[in-house]
Amino acid sequence: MDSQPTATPNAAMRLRELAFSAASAAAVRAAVRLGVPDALGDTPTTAGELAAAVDADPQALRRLLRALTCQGVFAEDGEGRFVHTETSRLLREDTPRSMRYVSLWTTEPWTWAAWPQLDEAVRRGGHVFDDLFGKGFFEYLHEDAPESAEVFNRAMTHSSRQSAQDIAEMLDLRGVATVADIGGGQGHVLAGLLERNPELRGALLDLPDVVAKADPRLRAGGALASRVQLVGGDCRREIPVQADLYIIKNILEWDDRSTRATLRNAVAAARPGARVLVIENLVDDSASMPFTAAMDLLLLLNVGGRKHTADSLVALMEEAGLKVGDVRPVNPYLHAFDGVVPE
Ligand SMILES: C[S@@+](CC[C@H](N)C(=O)[O-])C[C@H]1O[C@@H](n2cnc3c(N)ncnc32)[C@H](O)[C@@H]1O
Repeated sequence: MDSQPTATPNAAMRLRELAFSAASAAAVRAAVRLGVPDALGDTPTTAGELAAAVDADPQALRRLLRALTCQGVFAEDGEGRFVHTETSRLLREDTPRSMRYVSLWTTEPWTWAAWPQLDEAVRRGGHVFDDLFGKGFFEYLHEDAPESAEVFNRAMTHSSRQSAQDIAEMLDLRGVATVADIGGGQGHVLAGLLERNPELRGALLDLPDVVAKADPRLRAGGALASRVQLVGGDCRREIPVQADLYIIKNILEWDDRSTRATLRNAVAAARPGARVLVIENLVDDSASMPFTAAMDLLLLLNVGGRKHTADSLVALMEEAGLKVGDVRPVNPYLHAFDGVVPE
């Protein structure tokens, strides 16, 4: 007799849903690309009215909305009309803490090509991106997928905007005259700090294409331009910037070799006593763990990278020669690691 317990219907259904979760991701992406969250305002609206507004087939849009409402994205009011939920509202472009570009970013076309290779990435313990696309991830993004690069930059900008305020509130800038944001994207965190601290000067280092599209406040003619140095470069090769405080936020997620090189370059550039503040999502932070663990796998696929535990990040910082002090939460999903270059 078979002594194995049979799976409960709940477990089987849970697994069905898990295995089918690509459909949920695709549905969120489709709604955003069609413009449904922006087309739906505060008035309950039928699928037919929404279909007319976004130029879609009414029956097919009804089906898309059904798939989303059962996940809590949009709701139906009982009379066949749709309304926003807190979740669907976050997909609007004009929502202050909009998740529109983050949702697009995590479902970009290259992700759908890479996920089926996850078993191979786990087997080899490294990325599969170069084999799939014939070049490195960021190279591909900037040379072959400008639309994806734009989505990436906007996703980073949106999440930076959200965290910029939290960082500005948390950071103690006593004794800091210059701050350098390494891999600082379009410079939202830096702009936030400069706006808040009129005496502060700053530098933004990122890849040349990214720096060229920096926040207009930082570029020539912008309100903060006179206090900013924009540096296009590769922080794995060199960090040619002098500062009292180096911020390295959501960068040390690639392969450990790149992380080691970046930290080493920061330590080489910095004067003794300068601070190196690393800010990351942690894979052992339980509140944001399902999201960070998923991002950890995406990083394995595309750049052979990873999200860190608190211990693994501290170990890499110490190996680079930093003295690591406080590790503090910045907000519910980010932690700051305070490093100092020894005197
Ligand atoms: C995940 S984003 C983080 C951006 C920003 N620090 C933030 O937290 O919003 C990674 C950034 O690293 C930049 N980057 C990638 N490779 C780089 C390199 N070799 N040197 C400098 N920046 C790089 C990307 O252009 C991108 O802006």
